[in-house]
Amino acid sequence: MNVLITDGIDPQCGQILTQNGFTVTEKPKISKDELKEIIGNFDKLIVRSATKVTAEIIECGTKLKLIGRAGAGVDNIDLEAATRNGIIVMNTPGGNTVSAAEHTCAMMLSAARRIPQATADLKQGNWSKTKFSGVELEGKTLSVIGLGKIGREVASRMQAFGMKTIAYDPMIPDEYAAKLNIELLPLHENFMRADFITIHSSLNESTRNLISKETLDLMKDGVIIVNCARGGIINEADLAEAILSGKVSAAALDVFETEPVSPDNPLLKLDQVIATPHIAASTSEAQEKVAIQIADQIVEWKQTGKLKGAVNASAVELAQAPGVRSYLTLAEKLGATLAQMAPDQANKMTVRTSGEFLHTFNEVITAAALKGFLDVRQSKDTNYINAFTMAKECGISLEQKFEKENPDYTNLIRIELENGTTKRMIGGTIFGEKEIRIVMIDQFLVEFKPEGNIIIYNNTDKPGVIANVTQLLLQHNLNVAYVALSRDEEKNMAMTAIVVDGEVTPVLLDEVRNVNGVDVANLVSL
Ligand SMILES: NC(=O)c1ccc[n+]([C@@H]2O[C@H](COP(=O)([O-])OP(=O)(O)OC[C@H]3O[C@@H](n4cnc5c(N)ncnc54)[C@H](O)[C@@H]3O)[C@@H](O)[C@H]2O)c1
Ligand SMILES: O=C(O)[C@H](O)COP(=O)(O)O
Repeated sequence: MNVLITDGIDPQCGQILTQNGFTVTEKPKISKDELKEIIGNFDKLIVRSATKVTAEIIECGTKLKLIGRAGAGVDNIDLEAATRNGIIVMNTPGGNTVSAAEHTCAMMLSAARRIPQATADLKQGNWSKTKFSGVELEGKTLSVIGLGKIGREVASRMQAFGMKTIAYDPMIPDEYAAKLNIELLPLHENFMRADFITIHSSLNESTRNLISKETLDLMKDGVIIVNCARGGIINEADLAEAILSGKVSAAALDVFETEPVSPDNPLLKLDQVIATPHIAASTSEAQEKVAIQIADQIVEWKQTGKLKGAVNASAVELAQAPGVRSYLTLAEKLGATLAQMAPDQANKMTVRTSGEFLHTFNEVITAAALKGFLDVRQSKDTNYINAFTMAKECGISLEQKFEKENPDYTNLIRIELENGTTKRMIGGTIFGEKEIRIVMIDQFLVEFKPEGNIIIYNNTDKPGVIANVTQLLLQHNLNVAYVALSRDEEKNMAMTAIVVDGEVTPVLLDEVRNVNGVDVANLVSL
């Protein structure tokens, strides 16, 4: 319930959180060192883009459960470190879209008509009517790189100026773009055909240095480039060179590789460059919206468990769907059972789900199976956010398989674990709404509730084994609560799961292992 808010976030964020029982500390201009020192006291951190939430800060945030971004870009947050530590990262999609789009349009118009330069010149007492001749937008081709929320808003506004809009976005289907009157083209064609280029993608490995000497060379002479997305997408040294050579006639930049940008940055020395200090989202409307949105999302998460705006927790979001809870408990129990039965040094887990209902939930079921498994096998806290990273760190590769239907069960989850030489499998289902049952172990069909202390053993199928095992239980004064028996089709091997009331000591387990005919015996405690 302890929230730290850094950066200049609208006060309504803190007010909403306080009204809902959170203890809020606001430190708008916190230094890296102070943040490192105090972050350990907070379980939630809310930032804009100024605070760099590095892996080092995250490691110091030992109580952190959530990092909220009042805005869109999360590139100032080390997502990998947050995910590894099981911390939810959430942003506020859409909250500042209109402001960022309007700023982009303003920058494009300003660059085309050289408005900032003309203003500065006029204020110096000049009246230079011929010096500030510009270009029209009408009839020109605008390329939108990244046709997400902001890209689309910019395109529709610039269409009103009579611009032809083309775009590149690997995630957007042609038909969708066509409905917006935008032609999707390969990246190089965008560069070759555009008179204006505006960047609206996120900063990721595919977009870092997207505008560089190589791509600038493809562009039309005199192209105008606008970047209100992220620094780092444009290689600044290459852009400066292209401006000096005349290839690029103007650039309008709101974002920079390093922020705050150094006054010595060569781009700021060029008359053809107009620039703003990362203010595309700085309107009262956008700042109110993102502040209220992030606070509401956190309150809703606390009050109802519903997660909105999370960027690294799709499994957590899926876990809230109606009807899935029992399957997650089942998957966790299957994972925990397997962890106590399967060989050490397991290096591969296969999660198979069957049945229409489970199809959508493959990912979260796998996360649950991993959580169950890892909670037994290692000491670090595992949750649905970090389960995949933890598995990777433990050297476990994952395979997820889905089959539409199973002849015997409407919905079935099976988990296999192997270490190269040995493979073990366990399967379970839900009867009715929430009756959890284990229904198969390796080649044996069984049926028992995964609860309490269970001795599970394989033996050669011959008389006397079960009698000898129950005799041992009697000697240890242990009551049998339930027995599930099964044998393979060839009648060679049998499998027994005995649920007992009370503790099973290592001595008893060893004695079971020594019973004539018993092959493998494990104690599973759930
Ligand atoms: N300057 C500011 O103040 C300000 C304000 C808001 C957002 N932003 C930035 O603007 C950008 C867009 O924000 P949004 O809210 O529209 O996000 P969004 O997620 O809605 O859109 C981003 C789009 O980029 C696309 N994309 C990803 N990789 C790509 C690639 N290699 N090439 C082309 N497109 C690619 C995605 O498919 C997506 O459609 C982000 O970088 C965000 O951080 C800046
Ligand atoms: O990604 C964003 O939302 C923008 O870059 C805005 O950043 P800011 O909140 O630091 O203005």
